[in-house]
Amino acid sequence: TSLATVVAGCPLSSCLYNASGPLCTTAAELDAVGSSEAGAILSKSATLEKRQGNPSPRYFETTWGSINSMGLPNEGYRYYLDYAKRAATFNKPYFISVSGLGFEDNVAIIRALSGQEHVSAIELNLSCPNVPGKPQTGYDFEQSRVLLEMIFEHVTTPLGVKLPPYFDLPHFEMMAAVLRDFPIAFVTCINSIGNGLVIDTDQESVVIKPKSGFGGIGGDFIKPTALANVRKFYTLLDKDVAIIGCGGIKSGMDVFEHILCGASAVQVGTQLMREGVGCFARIAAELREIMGGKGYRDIDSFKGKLKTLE
Ligand SMILES: CC(C)(C)CCc1c(C(=O)O)[nH]c(=O)[nH]c1=O
Repeated sequence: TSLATVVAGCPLSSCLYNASGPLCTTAAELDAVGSSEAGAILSKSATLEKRQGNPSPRYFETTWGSINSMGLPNEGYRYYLDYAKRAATFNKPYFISVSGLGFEDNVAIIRALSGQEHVSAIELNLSCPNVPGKPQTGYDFEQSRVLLEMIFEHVTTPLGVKLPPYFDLPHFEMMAAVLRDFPIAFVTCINSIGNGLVIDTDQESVVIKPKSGFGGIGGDFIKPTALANVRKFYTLLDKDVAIIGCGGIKSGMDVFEHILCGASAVQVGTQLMREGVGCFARIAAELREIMGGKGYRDIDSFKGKLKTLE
């Protein structure tokens, strides 16, 4: 099931939409995405119950991007399920991101969401926490398999996974080997680069309160890693698995690069947080300009067609 199938009932009105996280936690924020040029609406990762998340400051913008350790603040999955009928009024797909605090929570949430009207797809956040002291699920290939086996016993709604960034080629192969065994609809690459550190040199301190200042990095510096992950999974997985690009997108050219690597659609995170939902119209217009200049009438004309040298 490719993304086209996923959103067949309600095609993406543009290949750009919001990344899970920024400006998608409340109905008002989701409405703003729905009313914008975004091609779809994606919720903040949902847990079983509402969460306040970590103490502030928990998000910080830099000139090149952002660092965050939000701690999964969200309204609880029922809120995002209830929102689905309102999402439908925007005539664009509505995706719910899920990040249960344990495998049982993930199964319970996905069983409740599966088959529900107006929920176009589920994005399972594999950066979801697992056993404390063990690597996050996305970095534990056996645990990822275990979770996906549990999930696919119960889910009928198209489901994709949000992956953390990988850096070592065998890790791409190991994760692809897991994903090939399940009927996933899409793979979103990448989540923020984990556990970075940003320093305020005047104060000689970290800039966010949780985790001694350690947090997920987004923005300009993560684009090369995001592009590599999009490209790798595009080449490793079956072509009917859509790859959604996320990471370092703030212009039409950034979108062009993600699509060249094989992305069928892209998500905007840090730039959405900085610019607001107006970023979708601006970036989409820039992409149209670039495509026109290069003589491309549609995305399939250049999707995945990145050349190597010789
Ligand atoms: C990091 C987790 C809290 C385990 C998951 C939620 C999440 C967060 C968050 O809510 O802190 N931030 C991210 O950049 N990516 C994520 O996937």
